[in-house]
This record gives sequence, C-alpha cells and structure tokens, in this order.
Amino acid sequence: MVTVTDVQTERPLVVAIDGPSGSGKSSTARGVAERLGLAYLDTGAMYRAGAWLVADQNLSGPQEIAEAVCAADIEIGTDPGDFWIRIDGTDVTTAIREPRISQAVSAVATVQPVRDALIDQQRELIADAERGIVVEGRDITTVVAPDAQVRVLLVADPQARIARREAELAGAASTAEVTDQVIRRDRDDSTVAAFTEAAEGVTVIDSTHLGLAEVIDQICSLAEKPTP
Ligand SMILES: Nc1ncnc2c1ncn2[C@@H]1O[C@H](COP(=O)(O)OP(=O)(O)O)[C@@H](O)[C@H]1O
Ligand SMILES: Nc1ccn([C@H]2C[C@H](O)[C@@H](COP(=O)(O)OP(=O)(O)O)O2)c(=O)n1
Repeated sequence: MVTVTDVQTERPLVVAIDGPSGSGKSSTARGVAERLGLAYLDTGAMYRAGAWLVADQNLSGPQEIAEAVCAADIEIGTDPGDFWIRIDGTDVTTAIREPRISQAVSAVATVQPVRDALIDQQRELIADAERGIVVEGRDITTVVAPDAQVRVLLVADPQARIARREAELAGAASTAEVTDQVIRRDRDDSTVAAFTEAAEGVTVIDSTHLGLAEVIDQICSLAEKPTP
C-alpha cells in the first residue's frame, strides 16, 4: 500500500477531528480513514471503556476512578473496518455504547489523571501508526496532536445532533435521556476540553445540512493540501 506522508516533512499524515456529541466525528473519521488507507483512533471509546470499568466495579469519586482507570490495561483496534476495544482483557466493544455508559462517561473523562494517562497512550498509538491515522475526540486538535497536518472541528446544530442520536438508539432511550446525553454531556465535557470553538489553524465544518459523504469529501480535500 502507498504510504501517505506529508511531503514536506515525511511525517505520516495525522488527521485530527474534534467536535461535540453527535456531530458525526466517528462516522466521518472512519470514512476518511477507509478512503485514504489510514488507521483510525476513537479516543472517546477509551474514555467509555474507563466508564465501563468504573460501573463494573461500582467505583465513585475522582480518586477511586483515577486509581482504577490509570492502572487498567486498555487495548484498542485501529483498523477503521474492524473496531474493537478491551479493558483488562474484557471485550467491551458493544457494552461501551449502552446509554448507561453515555450517561456516566463525563464523570470519568473529567478526572485529570485519567486524561493524562489516556492522552499518553493516544500519543503512543499515533506515533506507532506508520501509515498515518485519523484521530477523533474532543481535544485532539488542541492537546493530543496539535501538530496534526489536518485539523478539523466538526459541528452541527443541537437539534440535528439530538435527532441523529435518537435515530441511532432507535427507541432505546427517551428524548429527554438523549438530550441529557448530548447537551448536558457537552456542557460537562467542555469544562476539560476546548471543543466549542476552533483553535487557530483549525477548519470548522458544519455538518447540519451536509450528508456524511460530503463531510468525508471536504476532509479528504483538506488532506490533499495539509499544513506542514
Ligand atoms: N453528516 C451527517 N448527516 C446525517 N447523519 C450523520 C452525519 N454524520 C453522522 N451522521 C449520523 O449521526 C449519528 C452520530 O454520528 P457519530 O459519527 O456517532 O457522531 P459522534 O462521533 O460525533 O458522536 C450516526 O448515526 C451517524 O450515522
Ligand atoms: N478526546 C476525548 C474524547 C472523548 N472524551 C469524552 C467526552 C465524551 O463524553 C466521552 C465519550 O466520547 P465519544 O466521542 O464516544 O462520545 P459521542 O460519540 O460524542 O457520544 O469521552 C474526551 O473527554 N476527550
């Protein structure tokens, strides 16, 4: 396979995508990775795995949460066509998408020692991606990989994001629960990651009235002329 590199520095291409819940980060990032032959890293899934462990062990309070999650062994797949995640050997690929985890994850993602440990691991995974990688989350363009050649903030109106999540959950959660998982979670998450406004050099894409394919096209076009 052809290696996608930044021609000026020969660094493997890193595409960083941040944005609020339901803006389309995961679907778009997977699509871009598949089209460009890059690896894919879902950093939100790592925080979700931490939240799964906290629920499984019935832990509470920042100290207990930090001790357990920082000591845990999180393994994550980076093939965009075959996503999986394990924590301490347990496969939690499906379990981390349950509404109870979506509801609880911000309490884990706002514990700073947890963030520090997961950010270190995310940087290692990026450094290991010799073919280049698309990384999505809340703090990728600003903290995890601010030197990424392509940096995107993907946004969409709250109504569109809530409607997308509701459709995805297909009745598994009420409108009030989905609204909490999207709006309240963004509010909590934005206390530790700056994803509500684009940092300098970050391209904003509003997906409210764009189809998934159009968003993927726009990001792939940016990748054709990356920032050095
Ligand atoms: N541009 C788009 N237009 C319409 N629906 C979209 C678009 N992008 C993503 N979706 C759908 O919205 C839902 C949430 O997308 P997802 O990629 O999980 O968002 P995020 O990772 O930002 O939370 C999914 O069901 C996905 O198929
Ligand atoms: N880089 C990241 C990625 C996710 N998070 C937090 C914020 C979210 O509430 C959770 C789960 O992220 P995820 O991207 O799976 O969430 P949604 O797809 O938007 O529902 O993790 C974070 O703090 N930093």
